[in-house]
Amino acid sequence: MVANSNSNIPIALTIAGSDSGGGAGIQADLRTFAFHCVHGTSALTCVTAQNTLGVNRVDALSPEAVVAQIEAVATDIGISAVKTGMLLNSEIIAAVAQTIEKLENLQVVVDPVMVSRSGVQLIDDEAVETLRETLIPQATIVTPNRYEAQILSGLEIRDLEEMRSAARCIHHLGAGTVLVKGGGMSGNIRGVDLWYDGQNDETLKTETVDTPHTHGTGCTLSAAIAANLALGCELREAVGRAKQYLTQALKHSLAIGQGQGPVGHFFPLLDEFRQP
Ligand SMILES: Nc1ncnc2c1ncn2[C@@H]1O[C@H](COP(=O)(O)OP(=O)(O)OP(=O)(O)O)[C@@H](O)[C@H]1O
Ligand SMILES: Cc1ncc(COP(=O)(O)O)c(N)n1
Repeated sequence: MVANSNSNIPIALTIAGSDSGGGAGIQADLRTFAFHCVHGTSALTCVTAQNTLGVNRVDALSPEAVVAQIEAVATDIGISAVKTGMLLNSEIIAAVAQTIEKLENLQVVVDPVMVSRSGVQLIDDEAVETLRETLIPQATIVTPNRYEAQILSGLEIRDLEEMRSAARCIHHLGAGTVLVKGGGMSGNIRGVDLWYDGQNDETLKTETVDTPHTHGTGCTLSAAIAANLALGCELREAVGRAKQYLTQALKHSLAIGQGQGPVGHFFPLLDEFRQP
């Protein structure tokens, strides 16, 4: 039998950390790519010992090891979209920025992972400056959460108007489009995101899902944006679709562990494979 091989499959790359608990990081990204029928490639930056209660330990890879992974993929398999997640330190960020700058026709989704929603700092202080100066200017879109947007803009964010002001400040750093995520907001703007592309701003809302199990929402959203870009969507459509996917995954989140469980990436298959 001749294999029905497919050479036209869209390909995306995630440059991120490993989450041993499987809810965020590389694990969430590759699962999200797979559920979009996008072939996922990866460059690991660090290994976290993490579960639903928090991060116990982080071990970094060398910048050279990170670059070698990106180059191995780019020079052979090819990629049309990349997302960056937890880059951990200044050296890794600078190396990633230098490497992806050389790649042509690449759409770049920067999730500036600095602080998890549970308040854990995931990147050191010097790294914030390097992110601001080297990687954000290359971003097709940058997707800070409330706390990351506060750090990047220097502004406090308590409402939609302040999300709007922060998005404008971050746009000045050189990103093409800024999406300030509202998962960390409260009341009727919890889960409302603010899009600013340098000309227009827009609030993006699906529905607020009432669940404590939100681990990995940011990783999943940025990976889904990259997947949709790899599939050929325009940026605004890619973000809209990604938000729909994320909302469904949140509605099917997993109440596992003793803390904040992860979103349920495989909701499209749940009914098919659920045990009786
Ligand atoms: N309870 C919720 N209901 C609906 N959407 C939500 C909810 N919580 C988060 N979101 C959405 O999830 C996406 C990620 O936003 P969030 O602010 O949670 O990012 P984050 O803090 O980077 O995520 P993470 O928890 O992975 O760190 C955004 O589109 C946000 O609006
Ligand atoms: C490896 C890794 N990357 C990203 C996050 C952020 O995700 P969250 O804020 O949901 O914890 C994380 N916790 N771990």
